[in-house]
Amino acid sequence: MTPSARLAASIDLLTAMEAAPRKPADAVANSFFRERRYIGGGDRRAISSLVWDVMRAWRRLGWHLEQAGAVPAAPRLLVAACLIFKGTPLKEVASSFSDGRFAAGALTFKEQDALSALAGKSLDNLGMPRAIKQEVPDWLLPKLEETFGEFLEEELAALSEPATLDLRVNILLNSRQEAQKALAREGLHATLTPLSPWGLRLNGRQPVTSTTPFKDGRVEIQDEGSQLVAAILGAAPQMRVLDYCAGAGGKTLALAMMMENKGHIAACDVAEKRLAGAVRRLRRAGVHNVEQHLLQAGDKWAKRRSGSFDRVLVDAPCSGTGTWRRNPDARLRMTEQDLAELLVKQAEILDKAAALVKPGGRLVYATCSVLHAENAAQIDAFLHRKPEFTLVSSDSTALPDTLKETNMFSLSPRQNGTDGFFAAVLTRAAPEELSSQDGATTVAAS
Ligand SMILES: C[S@@+](CC[C@H](N)C(=O)[O-])C[C@H]1O[C@@H](n2cnc3c(N)ncnc32)[C@H](O)[C@@H]1O
Repeated sequence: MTPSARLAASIDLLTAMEAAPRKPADAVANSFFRERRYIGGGDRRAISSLVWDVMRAWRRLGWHLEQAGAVPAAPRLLVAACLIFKGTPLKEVASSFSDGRFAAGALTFKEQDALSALAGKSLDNLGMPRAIKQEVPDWLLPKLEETFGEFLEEELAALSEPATLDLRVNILLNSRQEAQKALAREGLHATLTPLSPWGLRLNGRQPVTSTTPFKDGRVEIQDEGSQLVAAILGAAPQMRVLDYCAGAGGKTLALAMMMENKGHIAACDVAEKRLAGAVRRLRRAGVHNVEQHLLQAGDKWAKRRSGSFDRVLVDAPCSGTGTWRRNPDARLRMTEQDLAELLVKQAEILDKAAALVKPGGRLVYATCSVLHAENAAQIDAFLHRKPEFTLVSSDSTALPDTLKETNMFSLSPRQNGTDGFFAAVLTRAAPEELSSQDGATTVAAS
């Protein structure tokens, strides 16, 4: 492709993303390239790299263009401005916007005027409002400040860095060192993750899924933070375990490994397609003690199993604010209304899942969010609604020393090198404990 054709494709892709604001950018990009198979690998990488650069700087580019009188900033101007901030002289940028077939179309005089006002400026500007500088919606900034306080800028910067590619080694089939050697034989050099006892870490995107260890179920792609969420549940052989929001089975697989494939796991979800996505992964890992169940309205499945699970994991649907390293576009896609709806949903799910915990059993509530409202505040409200639950230290032997016996953790890329994750461990009182608590209250009150 000519440079101008690459620019034109980048602008088209950004336009497609703008037209589907609810859809994750990588999903839009996948269908965009699927419909244009003539775009080769090198061109695709160049187009994606430019588009993601624009997305990471979306609000700041828009702010500069607005100062220069270009409102609203169309994708072609955002692309041109991005190139200028990356150091390409305006003359060169203008010559890549040529007319002709498959080209981006020449810049108008008005566009050139706006772009010339950017010359010599840097992308970050002291006069920018903080939310623009941090590339987050205005409404979200106070919530992030609540979580990160004085470390806001460092935490958001770490959430903007490219993510590592973490693997969970299936220790039922091989040790971490064996998996590491097997990957090295195929040219992938992994290091041991510092926190998860099952993790290996690779730098950036690497073709893991075409390696033999992956195909044989000896390694699975899973962020180290997600591995620790599974670990904190402390599932063990012979237990009855419920993975209430199991989705495509990332944590189910880790739980099955902790249970050495012994005992029973029920993996539920409301999304049939996601549950279906787990089938092949479970087979590949040699897991055979998982029953999948699609939760539906009016379903008696949960009622019949009320109070019957030793361990219940609620890996709740959430804002995904902890995964911004992987989805830079999600920062700007989220609305206040989305968060309000999620908070209601999370509380409902937590209450339903809690009813399935055995007296004396344990419940872990987890999210890949960094927002207080979805995490500790959700737990506080739950403890008020359900006094039979209390926070308890994890009894998992798979947690690193720094997290051992904790009853709650919050992980972040800046502090832990993982995605942002939250988990809290709760236990349900046995009936005799509850009645003795009642007694104590009565005595105190009388
Ligand atoms: C964070 S994802 C789970 C990821 C999964 N545990 C994993 O490790 O791969 C949250 C899941 O909750 C599911 N979900 C949404 N509403 C639900 C509900 N009311 N009951 C149960 N699951 C629900 C979603 O379909 C989604 O798969």
